[in-house]
Amino acid sequence: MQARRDWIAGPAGPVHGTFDVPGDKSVSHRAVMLAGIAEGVSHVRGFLEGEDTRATARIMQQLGVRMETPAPGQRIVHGVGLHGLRGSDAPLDCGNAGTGMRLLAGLLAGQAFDSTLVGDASLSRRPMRRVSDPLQQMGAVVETREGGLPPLTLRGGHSLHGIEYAPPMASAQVKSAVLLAGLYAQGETVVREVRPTRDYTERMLAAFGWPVQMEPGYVRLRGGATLQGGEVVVPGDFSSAAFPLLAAVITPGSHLRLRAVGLNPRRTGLLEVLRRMGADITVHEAREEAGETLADLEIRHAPLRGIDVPVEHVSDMIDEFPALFVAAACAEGVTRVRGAAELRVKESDRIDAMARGLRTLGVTVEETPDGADIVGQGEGRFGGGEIDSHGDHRIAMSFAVAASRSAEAVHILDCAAVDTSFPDFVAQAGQWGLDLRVRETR
Ligand SMILES: O=C(O)C1=C[C@@H](OP(=O)(O)O)[C@@H](O)[C@H](O)C1
Ligand SMILES: C=C(OP(=O)(O)O)C(=O)O
Repeated sequence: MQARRDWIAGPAGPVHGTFDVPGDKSVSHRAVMLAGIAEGVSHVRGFLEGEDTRATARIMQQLGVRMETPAPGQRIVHGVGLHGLRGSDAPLDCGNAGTGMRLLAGLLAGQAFDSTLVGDASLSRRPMRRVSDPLQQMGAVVETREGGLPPLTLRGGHSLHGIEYAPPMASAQVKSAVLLAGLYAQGETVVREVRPTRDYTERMLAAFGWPVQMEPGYVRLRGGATLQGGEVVVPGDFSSAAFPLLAAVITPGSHLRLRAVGLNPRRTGLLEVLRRMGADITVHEAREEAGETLADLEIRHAPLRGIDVPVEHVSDMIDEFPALFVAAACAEGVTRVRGAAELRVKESDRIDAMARGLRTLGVTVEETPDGADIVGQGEGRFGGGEIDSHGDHRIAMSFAVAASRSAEAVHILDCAAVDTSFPDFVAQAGQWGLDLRVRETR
């Protein structure tokens, strides 16, 4: 049996110093996919060496794309062109990655060969009808397990046609799946969104030379053009930066600087919300690199107050709610989250996992179907106890940071999934000033 990795997180003092964060997961997935079907050679720098993005790189190799790793965080991708992928008899293993599976479904829907996408236990519970429905409307033949769950089989040799699609939920993964299928479709593919979501797919397509028309919440492209490989510079992942940022926000005496963090406006909802709560965060040296805004973030501890999180920020901070719940628990007054039902279908049910974990630490949390009310306890300390991360990287990292404000040790179970997005988390957390130890159990 494989060892299970738990963490023991202790109370900690202020966090200090200047740090880099890992490469952006969303951009890394897209970089190896698009470079793989581009013409010519692409150089990807800042690639996230996490399990999710490595799984995507491995799948592109399995489909016939040659890839070199001259150094960690770099990939040289020898593109095979739009129609150069080769089918694989073996299943394509996306691991824990919803992004990998849903985007690859779009990319593979219009190929001449069959593909089967599989995932781990967590991914195998996540809904795939949100991509199989629009892909079928485009003419693809997609099979799922009962209930619209993975594995996902895409039958080859069916020609696709463009559609105009309005996803029923705010989802960059659904938008991206439809757009990637649209590359292989006859005619025009249009995606209209109720709320704009991260726009990396459309921007990277344009950067690789594919004609794309975009406005916030609206993307239009036609099939049959070509992609030209080039340089991709991956920014630091704001969602990973959220954890040291949270540690500095909630721990008295902290003063931290995070370098070269990607500040795509569709990702930084947490910054707006924490500032409204009273957090002291300054953006320095904002600069454009390869079409993305990067900046250094300087964070000092300041007392927080509870707020009603504006619904329009929800999709711009969709992966940051576990961190926000911890900040809310450290605020004076109640924080209300609504309009965030998507959290229930991430790597775990993140509303339930955070509510249970915070209650273990002595915090009052009321769940609603699409959010929660978190009763903050101001500058007081949490209790200790045992918390199940449900194998969800963001739940594990949020409680590792929360423990810095506890009075006793917090045991966090099942933390190995942190390798999907932040493989060096334990070592880095020690450098920030957290007290975090690993315990392998059988
Ligand atoms: O497109 C992407 O890279 C992502 C989109 C979001 O998912 P949804 O599209 O399901 O909201 C996010 O939660 C995920 O971590 C990454
Ligand atoms: C939801 C996430 O990722 P994915 O959907 O790719 O599994 C995440 O990283 O928080």
